[in-house]
Amino acid sequence: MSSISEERPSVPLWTPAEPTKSELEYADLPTVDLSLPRDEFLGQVDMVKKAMETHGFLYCVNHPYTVEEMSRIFSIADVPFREDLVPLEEKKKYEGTMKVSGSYQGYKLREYWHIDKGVRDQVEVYNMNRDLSKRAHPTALRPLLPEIQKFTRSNHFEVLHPILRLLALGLDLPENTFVDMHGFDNAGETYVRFMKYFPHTEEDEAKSGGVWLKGHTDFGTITVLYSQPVSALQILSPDGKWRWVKHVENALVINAGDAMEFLSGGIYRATIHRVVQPPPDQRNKERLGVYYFALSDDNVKLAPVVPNPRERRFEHGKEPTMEVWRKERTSRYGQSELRMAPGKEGREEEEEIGGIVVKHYR
Ligand SMILES: O=C(O)CCC(=O)C(=O)O
Ligand SMILES: [Fe+2]
Repeated sequence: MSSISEERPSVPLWTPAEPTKSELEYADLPTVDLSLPRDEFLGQVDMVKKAMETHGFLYCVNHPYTVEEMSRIFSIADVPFREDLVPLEEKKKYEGTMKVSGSYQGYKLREYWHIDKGVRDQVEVYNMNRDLSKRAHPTALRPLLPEIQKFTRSNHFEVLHPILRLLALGLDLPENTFVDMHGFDNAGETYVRFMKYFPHTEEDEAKSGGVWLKGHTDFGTITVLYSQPVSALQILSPDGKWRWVKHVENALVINAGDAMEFLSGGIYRATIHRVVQPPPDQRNKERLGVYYFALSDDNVKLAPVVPNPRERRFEHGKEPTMEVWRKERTSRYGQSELRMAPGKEGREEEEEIGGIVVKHYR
């Protein structure tokens, strides 16, 4: 007789697409091994520092979830997007209130964001605060919450915190400097995010130049992305060229966001990245993503923690807290009127938030 704890609610199996066979120009990113013994793990500090100073992106391998466990997580991630499990009417009940609350919990339904020339996004997002009890979830997701909560904790303690230790040591700071700003039980809005991209029409692809999500920086500290086979993510390299991020089986892609750039005094870069139409052999495939979007605790002031900041983005003493920054960024994203960046007509747009110019790229 099997015990109750072994029984897991059944969910339809998500079958990922085959990796692309197209020859793409990939970014050359270093890899951190999360499973090394402490001394060897900490020996990766210089590599991480260099990656975050240049690309702002890296891979992590040997995270706690096996390929089979990740297959289960991706199947769970598909649940909130399946019409047969959560009908549109129910999705609307759980829609986020980004514009008014500045909080990103709940659904972002398709066509909420403006991309370019009237083209709107075709991506559905379901965001959950790391404390899943903060908001009610659609009926089909409820039996799966214990598994999602476990996944959240694993991301926080076994991926985010180890990376934050390397980042602090890379700045010659005590190793828990950033860990202490990311308490699991403190007030804050770190998210587990599921995202499903649907193909655009030919007409929209032509108008937007194949861009699905405009070039942007993430507004939090660290973003963890579970690598999946549909190629579409590109990063803007220091030489000004867009390069693809290659899918690596069961690896994580990690990048720094605005808040980490501010805290590190500009030493770690919030790298610009975008999502574009996949290569021809993967067109018309749905692209399902799983992410952990980390933000520091709400009360953290986004002021440099290093004695000699490379750049200071806010006037000394006028730095916003994480809460203020995330709310402003969330309520405006994909909704606000952007102006063309002077001298960069057609390629860069910008807006000003708290005296800081936030850029959006075509
Ligand atoms: O889907 C991806 O690969 C990246 C998504 C992303 O950049 C974002 O949601 O901020
Ligand atoms: Fe992003």
